[in-house]
Amino acid sequence: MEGELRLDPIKMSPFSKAIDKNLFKKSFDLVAARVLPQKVGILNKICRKDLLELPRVKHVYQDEDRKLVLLNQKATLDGTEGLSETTKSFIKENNVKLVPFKLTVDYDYWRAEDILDAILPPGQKEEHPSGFTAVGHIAHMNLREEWLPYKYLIGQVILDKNPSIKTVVNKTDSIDTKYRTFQMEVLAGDPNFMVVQSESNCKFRFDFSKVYWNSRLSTEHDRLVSQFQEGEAVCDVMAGVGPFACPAGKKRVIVFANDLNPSSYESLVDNVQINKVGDFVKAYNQDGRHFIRSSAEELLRFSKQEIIELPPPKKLAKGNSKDTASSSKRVIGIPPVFSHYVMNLPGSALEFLDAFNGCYEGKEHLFENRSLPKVHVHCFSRYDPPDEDILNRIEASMGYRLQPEELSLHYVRKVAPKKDMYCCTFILPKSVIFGKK
Ligand SMILES: C[S@@+](CC[C@H](N)C(=O)[O-])C[C@H]1O[C@@H](n2cnc3c(N)ncnc32)[C@H](O)[C@@H]1O
Repeated sequence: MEGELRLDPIKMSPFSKAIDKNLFKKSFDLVAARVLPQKVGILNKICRKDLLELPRVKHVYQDEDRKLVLLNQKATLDGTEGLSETTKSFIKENNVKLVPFKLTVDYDYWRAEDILDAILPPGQKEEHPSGFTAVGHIAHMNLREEWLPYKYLIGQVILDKNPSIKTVVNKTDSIDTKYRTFQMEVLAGDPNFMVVQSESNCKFRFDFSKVYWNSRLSTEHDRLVSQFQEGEAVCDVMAGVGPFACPAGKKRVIVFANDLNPSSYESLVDNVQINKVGDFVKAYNQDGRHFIRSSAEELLRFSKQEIIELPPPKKLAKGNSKDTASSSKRVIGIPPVFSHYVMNLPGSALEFLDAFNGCYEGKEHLFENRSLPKVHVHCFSRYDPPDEDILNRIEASMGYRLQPEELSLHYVRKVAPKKDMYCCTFILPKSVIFGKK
C-alpha cells in the first residue's frame, strides 16, 4: 500500500441494485510515534520523509495527553526498519515510544475509481467507467456493453461520490431522432430531468430528456457568439434551448431564435426570460427551412421599431432624477437584414441551404451599405480533408459552387472514430439570395 491504500477485489453480484457499503471497511496496521503535543512540530520537521503521507488521511491523532504521529507503512514497531537514520536518531535521543496503530477507512474514504476497480471484473480495469458528462445535477453516462450488467452499481457509485450529482442516467440509444434527443435510463438517484445549467455567463433551464443539450459545444457557442457585434441581427435557425441566442442577446445582438421541437421552444422562451434578454431575442417554433424564408420578412417589419434600453432600476434610484434616466437610456436600431445565420443541426443542416434561394429576392437595396449575410452551418464529414466533400454537398443543396477560398472550415470536435463535426462559414452569394425563389 505504498503511496496509497488499495482495495482488494470485492465480489458483488452483477445486476444487484444496491452496494453493500460494509464490504469497503478496511483496516491497516501501522506504527505511530507517541509524543508530547509540543514535540509534534519538530518531529514533523525532522522526520518528514518517514511520516505517513496518504491522500485524504490525516497523520496526527490525539491519544489522551499525547499525540500519535503515523509513520510510513514500512516502519516496524521496534523502529529498526523502514526509517531513515535521522528519524532513528530522533526517536532514540527523544525517547520516543513507537506504538501500533490501526487505521480504519470505510466506503466514504474510497474514490469512485477505487470502488469500481474492486467490484468490476478483472481484465478491463484500465477503462473503468467512472467518466460522465454533467448537465446540471444529472450525470450522463454512455456505458459500453460489457459494463451494462453492473450499470446500477456504477450509477450508485457515481451518485455517492459526486455531491453535486442527484441523478445518474445512461444513454440507451444513439441520437438520431428528429429533435436530436435520446432515450435514457435512470441508474441511480431521483428521476428528475429538469436541470439548470450554466454556460457563457447565462443560465439554461430545460428538461434533459426532451431537448438537445451538449456541454461539449460550449467552446463552439462562445466562438460564434464572439463574432457577433452589438446591433447586428442573427438568425439562429436550429436554436435549441438558446446557447447561442441568450449569450448573443446579452451582447445586445438581435437574435431571431427558432427550434422545431416544442419542448426546446418552451425552454428557449423560458431562458430568454431567465437571462433577461427579451428585448433582443425573439423565439419561434417553426421548421428551419420555412423559418429561413419567413424570418427575412419578419426582421424587415421588426426593423421599423427600435430597442430602448433603460438603465437598471438601481441606477435610476441612485441618480434620483428623470434627466439622468433619459440621458442614460440607450436607443439601439434594428437592422433590416441578418448579418449571420447559425445552423447547428450537423446531421442535415446542409440540406436546408436551398431555402436561401431567393430569400432576399427584389431586396438588393437593403444591402446597399451592408455586407451580405454570413452562414455558419454545422455538418459532419467522414473525409480527411473534408473540403471537397463539403463543397459538393453545399452545391448539391444550394445550387451554387463556392470556390474553395470562399469557404472557411472550422473543426469543432470528433463525434465518432470516422466522423468529425465542422462549422462551415461562407458569405451567401448574391445570385443565391437575390435570385428566384
Ligand atoms: C444539434 S441541436 C443544436 C441546438 C443548439 N443550437 C445547440 O447548439 O445546442 C439541433 C436542434 O435542431 C432542432 N431541429 C431539428 N430539426 C429541425 C428543423 N427541421 N427545424 C428547426 N429546428 C430543428 C432540434 O430540435 C435541436 O434542438
